[in-house]
Amino acid sequence: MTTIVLDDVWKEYDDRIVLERVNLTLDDHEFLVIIGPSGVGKTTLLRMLLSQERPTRGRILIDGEPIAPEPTHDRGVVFQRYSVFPHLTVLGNVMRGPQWLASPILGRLFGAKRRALEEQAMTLLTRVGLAEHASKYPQQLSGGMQQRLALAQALIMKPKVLLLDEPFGALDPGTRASMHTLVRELWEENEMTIVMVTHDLSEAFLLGTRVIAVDRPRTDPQAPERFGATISSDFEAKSRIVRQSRRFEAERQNARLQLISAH
Ligand SMILES: Nc1ncnc2c1ncn2[C@@H]1O[C@H](COP(=O)(O)OP(=O)(O)OP(=O)(O)O)[C@@H](O)[C@H]1O
Repeated sequence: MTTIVLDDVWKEYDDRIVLERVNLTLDDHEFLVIIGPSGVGKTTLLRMLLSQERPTRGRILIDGEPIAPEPTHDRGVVFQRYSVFPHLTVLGNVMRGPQWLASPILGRLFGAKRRALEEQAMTLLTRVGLAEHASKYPQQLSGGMQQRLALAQALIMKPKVLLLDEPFGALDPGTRASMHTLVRELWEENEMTIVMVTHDLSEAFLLGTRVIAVDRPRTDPQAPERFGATISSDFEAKSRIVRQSRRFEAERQNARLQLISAH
């Protein structure tokens, strides 16, 4: 069970308000997609959920507790690029996180523990279709394969929350489509909440159980930094049965059309 609450969250850099009055309650096992214009604060929101940034006002609660002040292993992240370590093999990349967690000084496990971890990592690599590439280095992989590796690297830590920042943005359409299927399946198989940022509206509505748009409701041409962005549209989460029903599909289509015309 993982619930996330953003309670009147603001983010300011000096005099500049980037985000203001962000209120959001996320149920367990949600797939939230954040959309919005460039520079509006989507990544900043994601970085606050990762504790790479702190709200300047308001609070973020995970399972009712204030979010940890530093990044923790139960919150994984995949960026558009460069999430993997170039000097480690595919298998080494997947084993790295658990090894550092179990052995913070050496960053290495030995004997039976290492073998057990290797087995676990290979199972995950098989799941993302990279088992036969386990001994290669990331630069020997295509962009899509590197993103599958980044997913495996995040998933081995069994995150409660997986944050995805435009993870498919650099991929060609065919690879993107196969990544959509994979990430949706991985989300269904694992007990985790996903929060994803994308610029692609069709991707947002295809993958998300809930889609929010972030935008600036007020602007002051004399002082563009005076007002921040907030949640401007919110398509509520639906239970899986309702989600699969025809009625919901029709509503979703309508909502999508409204959103497209609003942007
Ligand atoms: N550390 C920082 N110091 C000052 N300003 C920052 C900092 N980090 C982000 N910003 C500003 O906050 C605003 C929001 O940035 P952010 O990257 O969150 O936007 P975004 O919606 O993810 O944009 P994009 O879609 O282009 O990736 C930007 O104007 C950016 O310049």
